Amino acid sequence: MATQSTSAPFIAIIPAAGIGSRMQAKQAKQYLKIGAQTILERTLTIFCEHPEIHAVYVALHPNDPSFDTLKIAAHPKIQRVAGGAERVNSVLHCLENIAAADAVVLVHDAARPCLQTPDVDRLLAYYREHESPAILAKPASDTIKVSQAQQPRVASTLDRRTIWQAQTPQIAALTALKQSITEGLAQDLMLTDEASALEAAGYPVALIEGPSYNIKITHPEDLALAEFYLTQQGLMTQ
Ligand SMILES: Nc1ccn([C@@H]2O[C@H](COP(=O)(O)OP(=O)(O)OP(=O)(O)O)[C@@H](O)[C@H]2O)c(=O)n1
Ligand SMILES: C[C@](O)(CO)[C@H](O)COP(=O)(O)O
Repeated sequence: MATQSTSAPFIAIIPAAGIGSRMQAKQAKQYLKIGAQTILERTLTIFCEHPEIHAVYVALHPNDPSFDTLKIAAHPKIQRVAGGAERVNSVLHCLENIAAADAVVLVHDAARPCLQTPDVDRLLAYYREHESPAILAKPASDTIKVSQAQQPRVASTLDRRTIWQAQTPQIAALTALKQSITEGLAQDLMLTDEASALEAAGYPVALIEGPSYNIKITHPEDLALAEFYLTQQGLMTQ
């Protein structure tokens, strides 16, 4: 299994090319404001201000109307990349644009603005020690049902002690992730996160417990929840 030197540069990839259809807003959800800042600014700030992150690649919709209006767009760590049809294509475009072959990448959804620096630090510490992929994830707290294929009727109940809800960031060597996604797409696999591709390619992926506040803003009610968590963190600048 290929590994990376721990002196390799850490690079953040922020897929932000979605249209936010489930949010039902007039603009893409990453441009909705929580307090004085947009969701995207809050997310990018975490990585731009992190002293160990060398660069921040942000995937934007080809017709993105708003990125250049954000103050953070001029930050020296930011690199813009054209997004793709699905999240996985946006991530792959970023990987293809990174010149440093020895880079270690952290992929983090633009739509998860409540992440905190210590959460990033835990992933970096894991990678430094093990030189192997890892993701933030939250152990399931509900009982998990599997439904029958065509109707909402219970087929079985899973052992929730083995169920984790994937979050981001997800960290891996650039070469391993690029190879895994390329192979996964060629096999027509459903790749909704980086770990899905890495797992399919045979890489071990560690689960590192992520915080409840690291929500993905997906539905309208998630905005108020994010505001609550950011207020708790003292980050609700107006
Ligand atoms: N073609 C795409 C689709 C999604 N994303 C990004 O991937 C992250 C997670 O995706 P999701 O929450 O599903 O965002 P959307 O695709 O925008 O939302 P929806 O599925 O409701 O349309 C978001 O930061 C989104 O901007 C992306 O970069 N490129
Ligand atoms: C990557 C992710 O946020 C992990 O939970 C998730 O898989 C993204 O899924 P979506 O279908 O793009 O919402």
